Amino acid sequence: AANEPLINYLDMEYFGQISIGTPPQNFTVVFDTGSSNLWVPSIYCTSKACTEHTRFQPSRSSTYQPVGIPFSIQYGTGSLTGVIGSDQVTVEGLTVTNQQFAESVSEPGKTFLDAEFDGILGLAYPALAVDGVTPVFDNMMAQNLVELPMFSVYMSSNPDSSLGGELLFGGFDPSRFTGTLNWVPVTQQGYWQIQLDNVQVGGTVAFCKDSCQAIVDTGTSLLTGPTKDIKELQKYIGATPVDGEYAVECSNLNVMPDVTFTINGLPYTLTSQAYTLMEYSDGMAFCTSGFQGMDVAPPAGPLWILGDVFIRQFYSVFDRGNNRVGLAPAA
Ligand SMILES: CCOC(=O)N[C@@H](CC(C)C)C(=O)N[C@@H](CC(C)C)C(=O)N[C@@H](CC1CCCCC1)[C@@H](O)[C@@H](O)CC(C)C
Repeated sequence: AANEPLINYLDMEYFGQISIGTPPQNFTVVFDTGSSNLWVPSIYCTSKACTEHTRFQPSRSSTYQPVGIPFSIQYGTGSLTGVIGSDQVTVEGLTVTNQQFAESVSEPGKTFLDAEFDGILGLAYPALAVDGVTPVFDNMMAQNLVELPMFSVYMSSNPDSSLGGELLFGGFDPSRFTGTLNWVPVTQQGYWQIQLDNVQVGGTVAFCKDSCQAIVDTGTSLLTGPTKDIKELQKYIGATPVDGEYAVECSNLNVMPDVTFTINGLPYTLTSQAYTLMEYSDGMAFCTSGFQGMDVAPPAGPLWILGDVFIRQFYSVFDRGNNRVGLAPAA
């Protein structure tokens, strides 16, 4: 199994190293279970977001093959256009050959401008892949690079650990969780989509009363839900809008209610320490809510997005062999 260490940037972004081409060109990417394409900036891209990051130079790679299909992708935050190429991609010692990926030609806006990463490596199902490009993990399985058809994600909580996180290809790491993994069936093979039975605040069902759908998304910083529900939830926890964010009193953490996600009959509880983020500026602690309103349009939505706020608490195993997600309290 290949153990890819991740860097944790402010509990908002987790990223790691990959290399593309011969000789290898190194990139920092977000491993995103909410999308299915790999892209990196290309030397042809003159956007500031590209010139401020590492750019791929096809002419410098002896294993590069042009494909030339135009590419464009839209995330919840951020979008880009580019062109498809093919080369070998190495992730923590695993070398995938003939991997098609996008070389960005334009990265508008500011999502990627001041990002700590160069590109994105999508780990969702092929159904979501723009231009029908085979995703990296699908090629890893097809090329027998992984013992088991699954990968696992551990995300640390800043600043209490040296290791920011861990992405393990080909299995899971028992040292990263306590108790046993509980397996949850994937309801739709696009995102890593599962069913939520309900959402409770302080032990009382408050949202998603007759079950709803959610995705487990490493590429989403917070935990999002339909804007109507999140607006109410912010009130329940005593969060108030302060210039674009929802702030809470750090001194109230010990009286704020638990928020529990019932999944496959089991409770996944987030305490206020888990669902808030603590930022420090000039010695002052500033606490914000880790819940964010986001309406995913039908037919894909409505969806709750169990992002990094959730994954930090629950080690997540993404099992393509059995189309199921394994969850257990993170160690
Ligand atoms: C305070 C709010 O923080 C963020 O909005 N953080 C961004 C990531 C940050 C690195 C810029 C975020 O969570 N973006 C989500 C959208 C958010 C409003 C829910 C997103 O687009 N995540 C991407 C991957 C991101 C894209 C931006 C770059 C980093 C990877 C992908 O997982 C989604 O397209 C999935 C879809 C169902 C929403």
